[in-house]
Amino acid sequence: ATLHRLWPEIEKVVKQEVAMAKLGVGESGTGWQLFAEDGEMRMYRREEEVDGMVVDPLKAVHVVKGITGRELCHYFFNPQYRYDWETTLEHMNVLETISEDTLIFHQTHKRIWPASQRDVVFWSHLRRLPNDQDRDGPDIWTVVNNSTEHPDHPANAGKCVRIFLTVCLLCQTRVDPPKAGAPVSRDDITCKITYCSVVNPGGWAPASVLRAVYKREYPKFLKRFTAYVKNQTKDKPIMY
Ligand SMILES: CCCCCc1ccc(-c2ccc(S(=O)(=O)CCO)cc2)cc1/C=C\c1ccccn1
Repeated sequence: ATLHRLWPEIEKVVKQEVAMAKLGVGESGTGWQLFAEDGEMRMYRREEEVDGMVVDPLKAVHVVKGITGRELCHYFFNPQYRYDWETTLEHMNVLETISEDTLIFHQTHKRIWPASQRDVVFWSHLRRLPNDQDRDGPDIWTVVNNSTEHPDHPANAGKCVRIFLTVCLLCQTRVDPPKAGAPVSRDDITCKITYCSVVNPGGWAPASVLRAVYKREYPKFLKRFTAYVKNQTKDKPIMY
């Protein structure tokens, strides 16, 4: 995949997004405002507008037991599972397989009244990273999704308004050593998840509608997705 036209952009965006995801939400002064909480899940947003359109960056942090970062990224990246957990998806199509860890998707999302229906074209890259905190700990895994153009789906050529997004799912796994001699079980595994997203809704949509959609949909998405992965992996060998 190093020879592909998108490779330089993918390298640049992945490095940027991973660095951003690793930054905590810091003290409350850094502009991140907590807008949803559910158990270990904390969702933060910054209120930002571009040309009068809401593009609120979102950062969610979550801690789940019993699954690894590789398993979360595997089910997030692979198209064959997406309809199982992405509730707002109407249609998904893989436009290009750049390599086994890099795909280009076209997706249409269900219309959210009163806004018009949206679609998106993005490259998606799955990457394993060394664990910089705990050298002999499990690797960090990430999936970065970033809008791109594709000749088969020019923006705003059909009924949908084209949105633009950058998404990063960053997963850091911890294994708490079991009693001497006992094998590692899923009870000994914890995964810290950071999900960052910036979505530009493309055409105009009322700020109140967009903020209501994000407030409702993002907590639902992260809870549903992590529950889906726990259910899919509970009787399978652990993938690190
Ligand atoms: C007026 C409504 C405009 C917003 C519509 C919309 C835009 C983008 C997206 C979206 C969200 C996450 C991704 S992803 O993380 O890459 C995973 C692959 O699907 C891709 C697309 C969705 C939705 C619509 C609803 C919505 C909003 C948040 C969360 C969930 N659904």
